Amino acid sequence: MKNKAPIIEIKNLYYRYANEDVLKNINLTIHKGEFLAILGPNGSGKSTLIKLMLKLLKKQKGEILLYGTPIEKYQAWEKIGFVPQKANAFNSGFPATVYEVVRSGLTKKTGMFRFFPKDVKQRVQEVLQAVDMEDLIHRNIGELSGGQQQRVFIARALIGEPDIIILDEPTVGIDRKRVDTFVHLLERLSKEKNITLVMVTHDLGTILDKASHIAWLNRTLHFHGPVQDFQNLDQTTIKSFYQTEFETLGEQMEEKY
Ligand SMILES: Nc1ncnc2c1ncn2[C@@H]1O[C@H](COP(=O)(O)OP(=O)(O)OP(=O)(O)O)[C@@H](O)[C@H]1O
Repeated sequence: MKNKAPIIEIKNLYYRYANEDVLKNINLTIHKGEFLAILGPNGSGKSTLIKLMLKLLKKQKGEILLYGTPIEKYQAWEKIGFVPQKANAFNSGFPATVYEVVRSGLTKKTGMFRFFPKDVKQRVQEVLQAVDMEDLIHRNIGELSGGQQQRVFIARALIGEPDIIILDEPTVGIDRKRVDTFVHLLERLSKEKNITLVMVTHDLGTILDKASHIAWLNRTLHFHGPVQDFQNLDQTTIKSFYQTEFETLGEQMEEKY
C-alpha cells in the first residue's frame, strides 16, 4: 500500500467507561481505498472504537487524526458516511419513504444547499441505482426486508459523496445469502468509487474474501494487516485472539455465527 494516503490514524488510544477499560493502546492506520473489517468477540470495544473515530464519543487519551487533522479540529464531516448498528430496525408503520430516508442524508453539513430540488431527486435516484434499489423509491421503509433497508442506508450514506463509509455491524439480522450479496455490493462500491470502507462485523466467513484488511480487536489490537496475512496465521495465534470460544478457522470460515 505504498504511496496511499492515510485517512484515519489512531495513535496510543485508550478509552475507559465509568469503571471499565475498554480500549488499550490502539495503534491503527487506515489508507485510501482499503476495505477494513474490524472483528472481535462481543464486548471487545469495536463499537467504541468506531464511535471515537466519528467523534460520537469524546477522546480521552491518545490521538486520532482524520486526513492528517486532529479530530478535535476536524471539520469536513461530509467526507465520512456512517451506517449505524441496527439501522434496519424500522417497523412496518414507520412513516417515511425510501426517497425521504435517502434524502435525509443531505444535511447542511453535507452541502445540501449546493443542489436545486430537481437535482436532489436525481441524486437520490442515482445513489439508489448504485445499490440496486431504484425500483423501491416510493415504498415505505418499514415495508422492506432488513437487507433492503440496509441498502437504503448505504444509499443515504452515499448521497453526501463520502470518501469513506464506516459501518457498525450492518448485517445483523440479515440471512446468510443476503449478507453475501450485501458485502459484495460494498466491495463493488469500494472498487468502483474508490471509497474507503471500515466495517465492524461478526461475519468472518463472508468478509474474508471481500475485505482487503483485517483488524482483530479484543480491548487491545491483536492483529492488523492484509487479509492474506490473517489467513496465514497459525491456529494457536488465532486461538489466543478468541481466548475461550474457539473453533478452528476452517469452521469459522464455513459457518456464520
Ligand atoms: N455507554 C456505555 N457505558 C458503559 N459501558 C459501556 C458503554 N458502552 C459500552 N460499554 C461497555 O464497553 C464494552 C465494549 O463495548 P462495545 O459496544 O464497544 O463492544 P463491541 O465489541 O462493539 O460489542 P458487540 O460485538 O457485542 O457489539 C462492553 O463491556 C460494554 O458493556
